[in-house]
Amino acid sequence: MFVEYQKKKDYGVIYLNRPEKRNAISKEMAAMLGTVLNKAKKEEIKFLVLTSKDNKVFCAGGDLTYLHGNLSREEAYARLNPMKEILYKIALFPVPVIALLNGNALGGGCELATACDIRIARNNTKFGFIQANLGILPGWGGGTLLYNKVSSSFALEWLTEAKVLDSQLLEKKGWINRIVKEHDIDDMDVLLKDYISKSYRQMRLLKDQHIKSWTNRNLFFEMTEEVKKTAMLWDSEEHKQAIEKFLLRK
Ligand SMILES: CCC(=O)SCCNC(=O)CCNC(=O)[C@H](O)C(C)(C)COP(=O)(O)OP(=O)(O)OC[C@H]1O[C@@H](n2cnc3c(N)ncnc32)[C@H](O)[C@@H]1OP(=O)(O)O
Repeated sequence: MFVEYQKKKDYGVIYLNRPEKRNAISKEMAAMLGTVLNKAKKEEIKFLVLTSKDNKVFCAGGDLTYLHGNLSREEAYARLNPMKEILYKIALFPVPVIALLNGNALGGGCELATACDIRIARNNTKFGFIQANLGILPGWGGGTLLYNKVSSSFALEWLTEAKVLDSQLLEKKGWINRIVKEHDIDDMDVLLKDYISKSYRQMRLLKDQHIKSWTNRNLFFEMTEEVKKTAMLWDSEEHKQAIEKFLLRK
């Protein structure tokens, strides 16, 4: 299974499990994420963790064999939009969602991490909103969400420069909440003890308050606009060449 869900005593864990493709999100994985999020929502969990099954890459973004460069704008919209729905579900999930970033993330992988409420990263990891280098922009609503998580000027800088940044810098910028040593990241019960010690009701109320704190009141509309705008850039020569370069690199 490319996406697995495990219910622990107090919390749920979603694992991305497609290491051979660096957890690139395929059509099937997007559907599986929807299924496990619906399942987790029905359970009495204090929080939800999103992580990768192995400690190499958290997520290499959208699967570029599915989200290839030869799609029409309409096709691109239809293929991007399901992950926007997933990111929106995560953002509005009734208890806090913690991204346990045990590996690097690029493109949509950073969008997915941004949809979570808290990001805990393994030491020496790197993250890149690199979409602008591929002739597009974030297309799952993650660009919109980024503006809720870091300062507006840093969000614009990161999205525009499209650089891969290290976790230390991103902690200073507020995108990463905590950095942990490699050997500490696997023991979730210890790592997340301050969340486990709170009650289910406390965690629901805290998440509810967090959602109400967002300045962006029209989140769903703006995330959908983001998908539309990125789909409009899909057929640019720059984008086609960037994707072809990756797919034909070997
Ligand atoms: C929503 C829009 C977006 O997400 S745009 C951003 C898309 N993502 C990217 O551009 C990242 C592309 N991937 C990479 O740069 C590298 O694979 C990274 C993640 C740095 C890992 O490098 P490395 O550890 O050397 O592995 P590799 O390149 O040999 O890849 C291993 C196998 O995984 C695959 N893979 C990787 N990323 C994707 C992807 N995004 N979509 C589809 N497949 C991907 C590679 O093709 C490779 O597969 P294979 O072994 O050649 O069959």
